[in-house]
Amino acid sequence: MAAAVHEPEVIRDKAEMRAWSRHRRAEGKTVALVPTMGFLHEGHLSLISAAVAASTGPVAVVVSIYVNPSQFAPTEDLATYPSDFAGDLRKLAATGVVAAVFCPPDLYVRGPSAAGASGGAVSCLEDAGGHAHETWIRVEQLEKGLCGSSRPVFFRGVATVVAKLFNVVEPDVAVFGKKDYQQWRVICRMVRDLDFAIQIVGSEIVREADGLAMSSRNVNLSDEDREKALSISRSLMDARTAALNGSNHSQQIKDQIVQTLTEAGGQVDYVEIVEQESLVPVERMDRPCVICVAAWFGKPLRFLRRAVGLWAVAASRAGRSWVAKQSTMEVLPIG
Ligand SMILES: Nc1ncnc2c1ncn2[C@@H]1O[C@H](COP(=O)(O)OP(=O)(O)OP(=O)(O)O)[C@@H](O)[C@H]1O
Ligand SMILES: CC(C)(CO)[C@@H](O)C(=O)[O-]
Ligand code: BAL
Repeated sequence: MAAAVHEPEVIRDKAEMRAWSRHRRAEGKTVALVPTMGFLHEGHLSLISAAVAASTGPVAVVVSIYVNPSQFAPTEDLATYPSDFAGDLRKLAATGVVAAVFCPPDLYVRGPSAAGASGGAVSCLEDAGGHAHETWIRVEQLEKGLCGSSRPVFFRGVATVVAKLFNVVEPDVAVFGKKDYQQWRVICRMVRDLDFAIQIVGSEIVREADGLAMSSRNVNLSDEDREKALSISRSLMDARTAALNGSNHSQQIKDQIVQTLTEAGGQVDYVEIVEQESLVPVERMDRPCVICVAAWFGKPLRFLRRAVGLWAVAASRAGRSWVAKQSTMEVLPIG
C-alpha cells in the first residue's frame, strides 16, 4: 500500500530548525536526519526508510537539502550542480514520513573580504581564500587518499558542514549512503572523536535495474556515456565474485578493474581495495574490505565559473567532465 502523502514543513532558519527539533524530542520523538544536496532519487529515499528503521518509537525525520560550497574546489561543479526543489518536495511528501525539510539559504558566515572579492556572492568558500570561514574539522587520516586525493577540500568541507547540521538539527540518528563510502567513514570517525551523541547509520547502495549506482549527477550522462559507466558496477561485481572464489591478490583484482573501466572509455580516478573501517589499502583480501572505484565518463565540458569575482573560463579538471562516478563493493572474503 502506498504511503499517505504528508507535506513536510519547510524550515530555512537555523534557530527555527533547532527549536523544532527540541519540540519533537520533548514530545518523545526520535529525531532522525538525512543530509542531502537535493535533486533527490530513490537512493536518497532509501536513506529515509533506513532512518525510520533505525529509530525506536515515534520518529521525526528531517531531510536537509543544502549544496555545501565548502566541499567544492574552485575547479569543481558547484555552479552546475543539479537542483529541483519543487520536485524534491513532491518526492519527500510522497514518502509520507518526512516531517521537515531543512533548506538554509546559507550555513556560512561570509567575511568582508569574501563579499568584497566576489560582489557578495561567493561561489565557493575556497574562492574567498579562506577568509569567509576559518573553523574547519579535519579527519586527518581518513580524509587522505581515495576521493581525498583528487578533491583536496572535499572532506574538510563535508565534515565541517555535517557538524554544523548536527549542531543545528541535534538529531539522535543520522543516515549516510555507502555509495560515498569514505564520506560515511569520515563522519563515523568525526562523531566518535568529537563525542557527538548521534547514531550514524550507513545505508546500502541503491542501484538502477542494470547495476548503475543512483546518483544525482547521473542526469549529466548522455545515453552513450551512461552505458559506458555501467563498467563500474560490472567490474565491481566481477571483482567481488573473483574474491569470493578465492582470488585474493588485490593488485590483480585492481588491474582487472582498471582494464575494464579504461576499455569502456572511462578515465580512472582511483581503484583501491581497503580495509572497511581504517580505509588502509590491503595487499590481500583476507579480511573485511571494500573495493572503491571512481572514474569519469562523458565528454570534456567547458563551463563558466565565477571565481573570486572574475568570470573565468575553466576547462574542467584535466579536460574531464564532472560526470564522476563513484561506487563501492563490500567484500567479506571466506577463510
Ligand atoms: N545510490 C545511492 N544509494 C544509497 N545512498 C545514496 C545513493 N546516492 C546517494 N546516496 C547518499 O545520499 C546522501 C546525499 O547524497 P547527495 O545528495 O550528494 O546525492 P548523490 O546522488 O550522492 O550526488 P552525487 O551525484 O553528487 O554524488 C549521501 O549520504 C549519499 O551517500
Ligand atoms: C553529506 C553531504 C550532504 C554534506 O554536504 C554531502 O556530501 C552529500 O550529499 O553526500
Ligand atoms: N555525495 C557526494 C557529494 C559531492 O560529490 O560533493
